[in-house]
Amino acid sequence: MTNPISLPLYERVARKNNIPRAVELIILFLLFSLLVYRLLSFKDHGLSWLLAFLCESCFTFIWLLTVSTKWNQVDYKTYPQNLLQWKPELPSVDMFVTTADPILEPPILTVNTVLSLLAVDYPADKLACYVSDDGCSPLTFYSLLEASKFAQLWVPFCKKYSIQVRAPFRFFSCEPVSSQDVSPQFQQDWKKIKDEYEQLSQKIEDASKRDMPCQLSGNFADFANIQRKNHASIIKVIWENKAGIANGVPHLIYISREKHPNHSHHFKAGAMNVLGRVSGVMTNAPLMLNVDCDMYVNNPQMVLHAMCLFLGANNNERDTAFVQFPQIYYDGLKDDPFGNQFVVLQECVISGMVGIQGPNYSGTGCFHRRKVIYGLSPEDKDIINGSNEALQEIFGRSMELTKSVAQILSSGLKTASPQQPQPHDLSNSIDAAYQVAGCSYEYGTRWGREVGLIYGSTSEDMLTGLTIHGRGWRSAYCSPDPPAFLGCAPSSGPVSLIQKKRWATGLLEIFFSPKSPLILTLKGSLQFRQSLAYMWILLWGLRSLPELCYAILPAYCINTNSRFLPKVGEPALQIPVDLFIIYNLYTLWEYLRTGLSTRAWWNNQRMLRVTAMSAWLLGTFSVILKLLRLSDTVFEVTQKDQSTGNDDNEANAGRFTFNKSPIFIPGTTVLLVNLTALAVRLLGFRLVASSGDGSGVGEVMCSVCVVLCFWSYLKGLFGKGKYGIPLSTIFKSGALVLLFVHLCKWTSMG
Ligand SMILES: O=c1ccn([C@@H]2O[C@H](COP(=O)(O)OP(=O)(O)O[C@H]3O[C@H](CO)[C@@H](O)[C@H](O)[C@H]3O)[C@@H](O)[C@H]2O)c(=O)[nH]1
Ligand SMILES: [Mn+2]
Repeated sequence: MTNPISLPLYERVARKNNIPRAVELIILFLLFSLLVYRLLSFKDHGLSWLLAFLCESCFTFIWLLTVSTKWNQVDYKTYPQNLLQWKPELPSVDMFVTTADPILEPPILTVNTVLSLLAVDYPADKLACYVSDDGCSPLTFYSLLEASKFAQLWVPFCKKYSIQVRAPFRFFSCEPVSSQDVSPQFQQDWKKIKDEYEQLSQKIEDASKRDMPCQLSGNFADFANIQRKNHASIIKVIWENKAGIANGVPHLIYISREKHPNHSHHFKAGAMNVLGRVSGVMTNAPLMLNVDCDMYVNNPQMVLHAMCLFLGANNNERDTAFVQFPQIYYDGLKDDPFGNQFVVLQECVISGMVGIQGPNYSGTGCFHRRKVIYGLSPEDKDIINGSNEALQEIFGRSMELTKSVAQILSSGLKTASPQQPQPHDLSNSIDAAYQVAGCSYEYGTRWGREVGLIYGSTSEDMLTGLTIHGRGWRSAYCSPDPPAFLGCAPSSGPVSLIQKKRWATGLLEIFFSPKSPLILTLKGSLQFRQSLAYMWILLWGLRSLPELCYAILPAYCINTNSRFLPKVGEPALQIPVDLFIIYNLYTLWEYLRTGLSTRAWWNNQRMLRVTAMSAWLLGTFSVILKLLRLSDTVFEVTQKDQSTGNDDNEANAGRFTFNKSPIFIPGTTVLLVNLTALAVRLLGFRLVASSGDGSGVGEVMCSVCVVLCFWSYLKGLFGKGKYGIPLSTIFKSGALVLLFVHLCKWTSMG
């Protein structure tokens, strides 16, 4: 059916960004001038000149990628109020939540995410929520079981009063305010539900303190005598919307896939593929929504917003392989001291990708077309007519699954639901679900290679999105107000750096894989500029090398009495000085434009240096080890804090913390190297006898800049407990500093 009154469901708006473009080109021009100047004056200078030239070539290349990526920034506006006449044919959605560890990811967070999903504004008979628990934890199962009882009160309550925040822990964290809320009936209901929620969280809290949350019998018998990394699948229909009531509570299904020590489980990607198959044999919705356990729904209309993009594209499926929502965090620390809120990154870089072939898939807050996840290309027709045998070869031996796959591949969004007999008894498909959740099910199939989320990177999201774009699909971006999802960002130094290390690792793994963007452009249908945008992201890890080199270059020059910058008085000095000023003012302006503070700008600039020289550097090392086949990369789950009850006092929130991890060694070394150089210079003695042409004020100022960027480390040298850098790390870095001084001597003698 076409839209009769043709009210638009969405609009694509290109941003006017001529001034930013002009400034970006000026910076690019200055970078090239600097390179040319260095080339022309090579013969008058030594090693430091060459190193500077190499680093600056890398920076220029990255800037080129940046300019190309940000060139066409585009926003989508969605109008869910215009969806009214589509109501009867809205497609169904299977919603997936992944959790992996009841300690690092407290079940109360998962419960809140699930409750917020169950309560969205969408016909409940078209929704099903599947939770994958890689922790195989009876506590998680218990929590969900209790939550499903609470949902019977919570969902009607939210819909009756059009509550905005449907994750109870957030909703009850403040008193009711809006005008309609003051009716006595509401006050009464509010109190009652609040009491119920407090009981629920108390129960979960108590259960988590016991050795076992409850007797492992009855419903829990499957959890008796199991090991977390070695157990059979457990699949439980926790709640079934049997009668298919549109304003009831959607299905809730618990899945802990089979695990075996000799079997590679592929972390989150593996979990997502099990979710895809189990939901395929149970509800088989044409759309799948995927959220991490710590990302609750903040805008109950978000499914409708996504539908505007899926349905409004005039039956042109190619434009919306998936719809990605931005990742936004709640209770973010003021001015982003750890640089992990990525506001400007999403605002400027991702919206640039939106203008090319669409945003990347970022692992959470994303709606996928099931048929795209099943490996279809926009113009594929042959796979649709595939025989049963052919389908089994691709998707595995389950008859039920192949039947459901055939149905998905041959239909669009709107026709899929009527074919699904409603009401539908989920218990009929339990056996099929167990079969497809088994850990040997994927053997000999295309799962993880061409079908489902793609294996081989700890950033499975980026790899999967890239593969989809490589087939010629486009994706869409949706950023409604209020934000659709809010998640939890790490709030300590080590956790944040370990997370970024995993990203850098995973991204670089992709760069060195057969799915590298340039290969997909040459052999597939990835657009050239989209491929450059992907490279901008995938190369984060490698950026650590020029960054590191450039950060110790000033110290090297001071030690060896040489220069890497033009002398004061030389006209060419204007180039690096202008670059420094324009670049910094420009990025600052970008922050102010986005509504952030100068402080946030400075924090992000400095954390970018710290991240590059710690997390990204170690990420690069782990990829090298993998390429040399010395070790494999692993997905280390990020620890989630519960926002309330933080034992730290306010004053220390945002203060950088350390531990014994080797991740802090490179940063500490860079800091010490520069401090030694500055001290030596101030005291006026020579570490290295040399015939250099004399380092000047420029080198000293650069060295001071590096020290400023590592200010949190400088404080860490004198801090106590978790706020201090461990002595062992300082000693190791000290040894590296000695090595560096020797290297300076050695190179300046040669
Ligand atoms: O073996 C695993 C490991 C992780 N997860 C789940 O994956 C999600 C993301 O893990 P998290 O530790 O929170 O990683 P983040 O760094 O916060 O995640 C970002 O980066 C990941 C890729 O590195 C993406 O998968 C995520 O969606 C994206 O939010 C969580 O729900 C986990 O429960 C599993 O289900 N099984
Ligand atoms: Mn996360």
